[in-house]
Amino acid sequence: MLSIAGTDPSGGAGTAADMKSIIAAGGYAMTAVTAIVAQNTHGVREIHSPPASFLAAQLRAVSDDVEVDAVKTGMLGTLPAIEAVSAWLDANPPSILVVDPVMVSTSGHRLLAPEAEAAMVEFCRRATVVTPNIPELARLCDRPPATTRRQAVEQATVWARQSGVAVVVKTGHLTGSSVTNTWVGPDGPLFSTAGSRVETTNTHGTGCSLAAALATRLARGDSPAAALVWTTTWLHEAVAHGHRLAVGSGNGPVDHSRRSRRLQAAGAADPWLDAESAVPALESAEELLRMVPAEDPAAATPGAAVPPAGPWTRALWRAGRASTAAIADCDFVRALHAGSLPREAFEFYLAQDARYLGRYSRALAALDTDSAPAGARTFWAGSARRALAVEAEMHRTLLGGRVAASMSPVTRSYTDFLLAASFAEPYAVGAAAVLPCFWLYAQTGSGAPEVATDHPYAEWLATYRDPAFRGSVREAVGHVEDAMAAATPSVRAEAARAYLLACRHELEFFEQALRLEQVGPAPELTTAIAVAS
Ligand SMILES: Nc1ncnc2c1ncn2[C@@H]1O[C@H](COP(=O)(O)OP(=O)(O)OP(=O)(O)O)[C@@H](O)[C@H]1O
Ligand SMILES: Cc1ncc(COP(=O)(O)O)c(N)n1
Repeated sequence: MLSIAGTDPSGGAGTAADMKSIIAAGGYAMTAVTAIVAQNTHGVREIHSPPASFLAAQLRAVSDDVEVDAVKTGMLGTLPAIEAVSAWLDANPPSILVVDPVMVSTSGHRLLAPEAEAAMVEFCRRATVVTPNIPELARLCDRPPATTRRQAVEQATVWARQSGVAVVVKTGHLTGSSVTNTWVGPDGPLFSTAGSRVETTNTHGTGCSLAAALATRLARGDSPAAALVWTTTWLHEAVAHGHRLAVGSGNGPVDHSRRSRRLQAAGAADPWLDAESAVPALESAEELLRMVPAEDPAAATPGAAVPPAGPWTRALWRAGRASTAAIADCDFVRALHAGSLPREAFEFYLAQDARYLGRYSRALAALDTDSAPAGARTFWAGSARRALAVEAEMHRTLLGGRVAASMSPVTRSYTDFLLAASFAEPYAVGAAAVLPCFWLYAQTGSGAPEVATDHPYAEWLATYRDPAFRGSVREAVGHVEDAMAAATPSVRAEAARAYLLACRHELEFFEQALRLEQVGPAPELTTAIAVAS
C-alpha cells in the first residue's frame, strides 16, 4: 500500500496516520512525501514543499522496485505535486486508488494552494473512490456545504454520476448522535454503516486514517461494503480511545493500534495471565498472592464492595485487582455512571446481557452437583432460576419485547468458557468461574454515585445496589471460599485461573458495547452487499 501525502511530526495525521492505519488494516505501508509540514495537535505552523521533481523521484523509486497493490493520496499541496502524481499514475495505474481530497485541516489551515483546487477536483476523477469531508464534497460539486446527511448524499450522487467515481460520504462534520459513512455510486447510496458519535476532541487525522484503512481493506480483497464496515468499526474504536493516549493538548490523534492491542491480548495462547500464573498446584492462599505483582501503592485498587469470605477469596480478589480496576476505569462504566453512555451502546449491552444470562443460568445449574455441599447446591440452583427470571424480565421491560440479538463473539467466548468450566471441570473450578459475574457487578453497582431518579440508567444501577443482590453475592463468595478450601492443590490452581479469566471476560464484555461489536451485517447492508459484489 502506497500513501502519497504530507507529514505530521506529531504522528496524528498525514503519512504517519496512514502508516499506522495501513498496518492496522493488515497491509504493508509505503509512503511518498508531498510536503513536510511543521504541525502538532494545535495546528499547522509551516509547510515546506520539496520540488515536484523530487516527489516524482520518490514515486519512481517505489514503482521501479515494488509492485503496488493500491494507492491512497492525501495532502498533495500544490499544482506541480498534483501534476507529478498524475503523470506517475498514468505510467503506473494502480488497481485501487483512494483519493482523500485534503484541502483544509481540522484546525482551519489551508493544506492545498487555492490555485490547485480545480486541479484537485479534476484529480478526483481518477479515483476508485473519493473520501471528501463535508466542505470538500461541497467544493467537488460546487455547491454550499451540506447540513444534513441526505443533502450530502444527494451532492455525492450528482458528482458520482458525472464522474463515474464512487464517494464515501462522511458525516463527522455534521451534528447528531451518530456518525455515518455511506458508499455512494452513480446510482445513489449503495450501503452505509454507522457508529455512535464519540464526544471527543481526538479527531485529528480521522480523514487520513479512514482513507488509508479503506484502501488497504479493498486491496486485501474485501468487498466495498466489507471494507467500509471494517474501517468504520476500527476507526470508531480508535476515536473512542484516542484521549487515553494523552498526546498533545489540542485536537489529539486517534489510537490506531487500540484494536490490535485488544486482539493481541485476547488471542494470546494463555490469555491475560502471565507465565508465572500457570502454576500446577496451590498449597496455600499465600502462594496465590506471591504470583501477583507486588502491590503498587500508586495504583488505585478498589476495595471490595462485598468483602472476601476468607483467605482464598481474599487472595482471589487481590489477584484479580488489575481487571477490577480496569472495569471501574473503562469508558463504558464511566459513561454509564455519568449517564452519558449513548443509548445505542446501552441497548447493545442489554441485548448481549440477556443472551449471556440464558447461558450463565445453565452454568449455574451445573453447579448443583453431587460434589458440591448441600447448602451450595441449593444456592446455585436458586441463582440459576433467578438468572433466567431476570433475563425474561429484561426482555419484557428494558428491551421492550424485542427479538434477541445474535450473540457477539465476546459474549460467546465468555459463556463458552463458563459452560466448559461448570460442566466439564471439578466443582471448585466452575464455582470460581461464575463468581466474577456476582462479585464484579456488586462492585460496579457500588462504584456508581448516588444517582438522581432522572438518571437515564438509574433502574439498571439500582438492581446491582439492591441489598438482596448483595446478599446473594456474599453467599456466592462464601461458597467459593469453601470450595477452594476443600479442593486439592491442583484443582485450586485451576480454580484461581478460571476466576482470573472470568474477570478479564467481564472487562471485555463491558467494553464491547462501546465498540458496537458487529454481530452480522446490518439490515441496510444485506441488500447492498449483494448489489456491490
Ligand atoms: N466524533 C466521532 N465519533 C466517531 N467517529 C468519528 C468521529 N469523528 C470522526 N469519526 C470517524 O472518522 C471519519 C472521518 O471524519 P470526518 O467526517 O470528520 O472527516 P475529515 O474531516 O476528513 O477528518 P479530518 O479530521 O482528518 O479532517 C468519520 O466518517 C467517522 O468514521
Ligand atoms: C499532512 C496532513 N494531511 C492531512 C491533514 C488533515 O488532517 P486533520 O484535518 O485531521 O488535521 C493534516 N493535518 N496534515
